Amino acid sequence: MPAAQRHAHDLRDDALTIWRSGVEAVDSERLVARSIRTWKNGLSINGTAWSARPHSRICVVGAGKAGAGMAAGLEAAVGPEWLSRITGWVNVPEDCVRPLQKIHLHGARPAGLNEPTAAGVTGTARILELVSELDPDDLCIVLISGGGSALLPAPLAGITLEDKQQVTRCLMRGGATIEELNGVRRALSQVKGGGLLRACRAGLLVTLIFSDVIGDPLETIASGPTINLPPDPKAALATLQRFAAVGGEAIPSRVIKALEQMSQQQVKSTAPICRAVQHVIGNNRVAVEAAARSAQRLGYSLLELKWDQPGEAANAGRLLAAQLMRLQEQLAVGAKGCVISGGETTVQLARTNGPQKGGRNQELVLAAAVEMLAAEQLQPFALLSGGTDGEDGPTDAAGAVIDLDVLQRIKQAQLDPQQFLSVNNSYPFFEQLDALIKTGPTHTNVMDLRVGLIGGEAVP
Ligand SMILES: O=C(O)C(=O)CO
Repeated sequence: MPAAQRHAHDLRDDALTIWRSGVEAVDSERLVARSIRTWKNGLSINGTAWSARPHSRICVVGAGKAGAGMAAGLEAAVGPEWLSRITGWVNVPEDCVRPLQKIHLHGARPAGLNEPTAAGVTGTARILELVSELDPDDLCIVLISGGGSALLPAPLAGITLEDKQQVTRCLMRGGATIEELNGVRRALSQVKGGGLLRACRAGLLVTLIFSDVIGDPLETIASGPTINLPPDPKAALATLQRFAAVGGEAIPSRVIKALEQMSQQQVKSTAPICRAVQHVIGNNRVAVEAAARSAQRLGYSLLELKWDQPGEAANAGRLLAAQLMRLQEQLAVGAKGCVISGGETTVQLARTNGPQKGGRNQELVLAAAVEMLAAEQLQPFALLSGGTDGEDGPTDAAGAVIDLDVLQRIKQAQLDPQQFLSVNNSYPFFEQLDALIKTGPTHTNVMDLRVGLIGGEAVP
């Protein structure tokens, strides 16, 4: 392999190493285990202490893509004496289910389908039952992570699961923000917006959270099942009507009726019975900073470091490509630089006839590929974007990566990335180039992590 090509390959490997370091820094099993301390008559969870009585029980419930790792970390940290007091049930994607000692992992939806299902409804009913059977001497630990909204469905009376699926699809297809989506979900749920907390009869409820929302707003992460917040049916209705008008989709009449009825009633806020404490133990910043340290260890100087970045996926891809090209101009000959950022972008889907497949990370890299192909002269580079949960959109890939080698293959195959971009068809594009990143479930979820590297020798 010629030296320049070998070097380009090194950058791609480095980009993957750096991305993985970021994901490992938010490993759910390790971070939960680290937050638990036990002693003879009590334990503390991220500093919140609880004293047990001889008959006290510990109930562990939750939902989210990081649920399996969080539950396993908790079991490992408490040890056999405390395990005997534990019962637990956590709703997770089907491909995360595995046997644990005391906590049941319940497959609440198929992998890659970010929608509420009947299995999710059954699991949520079980969770509500478990927490309602506790008493003031008991402790409830709630494990929450992104993806929890779809994994924890409990439709309001009068609304069906199909209604909720339709509403979710309408908002997602329209490119609703997570705040908009979860505002609607809270209004239509018995468990979200504090429903789980209000159902709980324990003396203390501690929530451990992996945040996959910009700024870590607790009421939005998994729609805040332990954050006591009265629903806002008027705002929910307005959001739904706006997106239904854009997408031309109908809102189920039962949903409209339920929201109108709620708007007319005085929504009383019900005070929870148990004391509630929340701890965010993993977020995007932790992953981005760990990735940056990894890049620096590999000899890259840092141009920019940002976390919690929102925006439109293709725009973010163009920006990252432009940053890399600017960096190439600034670097001394032979030096290597990097741009690391994180956050979550959105994709406004084009109206197309055929089935299209992709995710926001793949879309971002595809838009960057268009820019990099148009560049006059490029040093070796690698540009990677991946979801820390290992699931980019409804696909089995976490994201995609490009480098000089991939650009070369695009040219050889005479592919037009702009054409794939215009119909949001990033997955087939990268699949044929062998440029997808596939990790399977990572058992964590702190949004996305992007790594741009450039430098070394100029390519003739
Ligand atoms: O609500 C969800 O499930 C999300 O992924 C955001 O936390």
